[in-house]
Amino acid sequence: MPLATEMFEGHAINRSAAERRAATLTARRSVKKLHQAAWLVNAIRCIDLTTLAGDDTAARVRRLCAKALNPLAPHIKEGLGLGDMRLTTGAVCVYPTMVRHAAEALEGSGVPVASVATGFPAGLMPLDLRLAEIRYAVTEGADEIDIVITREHVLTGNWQALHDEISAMREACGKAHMKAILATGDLQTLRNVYAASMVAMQAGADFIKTSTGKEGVNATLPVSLVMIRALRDYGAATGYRIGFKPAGGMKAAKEALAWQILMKEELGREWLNPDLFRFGASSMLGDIERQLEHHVTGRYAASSRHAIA
Ligand SMILES: O=C[C@H](O)COP(=O)(O)O
Repeated sequence: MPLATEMFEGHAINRSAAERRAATLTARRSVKKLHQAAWLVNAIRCIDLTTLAGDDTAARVRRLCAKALNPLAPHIKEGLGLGDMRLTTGAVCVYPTMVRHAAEALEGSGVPVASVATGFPAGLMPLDLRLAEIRYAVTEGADEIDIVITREHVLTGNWQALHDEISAMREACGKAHMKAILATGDLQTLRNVYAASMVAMQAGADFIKTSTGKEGVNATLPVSLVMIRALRDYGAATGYRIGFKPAGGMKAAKEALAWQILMKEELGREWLNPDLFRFGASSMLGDIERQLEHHVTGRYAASSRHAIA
């Protein structure tokens, strides 16, 4: 849809209320025992298993894809009574030059390949090159593109420039789904986070995503709450359901629970599935696997046993 500034301008955000709501929600609600195991298994379905490092290699990407296809060791899966369940992560997320290796490794599995693009993580490249990078990643086999926005457009309130940029990226993605990374740690105010979320959705983002994992502050619950409220408001105004992807710095199974509680309380159960919710994480699956092994055996394995995730 065209830019509609009236959907966010003048929209005040109460930071202390957002912080309080995020803190109390996750402190008051808890899931235990078998329910906790089920929520952790659900978290696995929603992970974009990620490697975005300067020393990535084809071999590392292939190992990561093998893990995405078999995220739990067989004794844990069987111990949970899920021996017959087809359990995979939500996607594998890599740099554009690694897409081909991931696409080959995941071929026929139905697990999508996500690629970051548009000059990830800073986005400070000419727009035509950023759009060319999207097209390259799609040609290599990416099903989903995680774009980064120009933070300056937000910091200067240039909403039209932000809308134009994201719309052009949406078009370059073609059939691929587009996740818009807002890099919320760079946006200074929650009001900016709300406005940038709205503009990204108006410009055609299928998901809005908090962070690249490279900012000083990445996914936090209060910022996620503000983005989720924007999703809710956008949905109420247009009838469209947009997905949410918190990303960056999430390493513990209890964070997987906290974000799912937030999604369920704010948006409802239907948001607890990979079509509408993903975690962007390079190192959370290991702790989830460890907690699930404890659930099955009553013992904690050394984290080095789950090093791959
Ligand atoms: O998009 C995903 C993030 O880059 C992952 O960040 P992380 O390495 O801190 O888990």
